[in-house]
Amino acid sequence: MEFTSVDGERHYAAVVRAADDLVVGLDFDGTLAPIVDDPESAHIHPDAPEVLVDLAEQVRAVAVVTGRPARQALALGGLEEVGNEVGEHGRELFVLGQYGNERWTSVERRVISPAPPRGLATLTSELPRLLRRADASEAWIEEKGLAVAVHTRRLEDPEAAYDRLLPLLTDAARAHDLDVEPGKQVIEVRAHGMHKGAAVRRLVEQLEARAVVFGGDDLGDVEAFKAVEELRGQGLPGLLVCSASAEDNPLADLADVVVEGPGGVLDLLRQLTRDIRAGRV
Ligand SMILES: O=P(O)(O)OC[C@H]1O[C@H](O[C@H]2O[C@H](CO)[C@@H](O)[C@H](O)[C@H]2O)[C@H](O)[C@@H](O)[C@@H]1O
Repeated sequence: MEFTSVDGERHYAAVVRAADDLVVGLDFDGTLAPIVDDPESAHIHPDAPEVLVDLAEQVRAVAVVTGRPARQALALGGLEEVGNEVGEHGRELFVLGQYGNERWTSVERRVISPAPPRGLATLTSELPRLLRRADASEAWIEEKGLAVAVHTRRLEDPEAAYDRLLPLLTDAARAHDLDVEPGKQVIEVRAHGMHKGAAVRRLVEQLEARAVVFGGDDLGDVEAFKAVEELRGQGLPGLLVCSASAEDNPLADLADVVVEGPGGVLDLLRQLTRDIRAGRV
């Protein structure tokens, strides 16, 4: 494993030693599932279920922390089945959907979700007009219940359409007292307040965890990275993993280790599991 931060190796060794109290948070798209053109056809890497189950057996908890609605992540990831196996080992799997606004656990077995933010329905109804103004009528609109996302990936010039849409969607979000969350060829509009950093902090507090690993690939994961850095500042061991691709890698400079996409993330998690086991012998 090649570490990209000065203290990466030390951080890795510290989370291995703290395994019994370790929470591992992982983003879904781009980290556990390869990026594909059609968001509805994104599936978890075929090796991921087994890797997650093996890892969960060695740590306090594993959490998938995603911008996806929790139910969708459960379906695309086969995560109910993963949760069943994790439960057989006396551990718990968490799925924190919509940037932490939704929560499912393999013990509770139901999605807890707040009401959609005010203004979202009106903004969604305005989208066709906004898309036409940006000459991006063919952009795909993903209605997520608590948020709405506009995808440019399948347009002829995705980057140019993205650049035209971003200011329009930012203004529309502001007019409805909502936030814009930019991502890989997607612009999402959602409620204020919750983000992956808050979700990670809350989980660490609830589980009284004493160490944390977070792996992600996109801008929506930056807040989770910041949370891990803050927790490290308070003395908790932490490790930051960037899942890199040929697209933008906004986390590369912040990470302790950069790996190649979901395959690389799973190799790292396998290594982590082996090192924790070896440390117990
Ligand atoms: O937090 P994540 O698990 O990374 O979810 C973030 C968004 O991911 C999805 O979009 C991204 O993946 C698609 C499938 O690979 C890809 O086509 C798209 O370009 C990416 O932005 C998802 O559709 C969004 O709802 C998530 O918020």
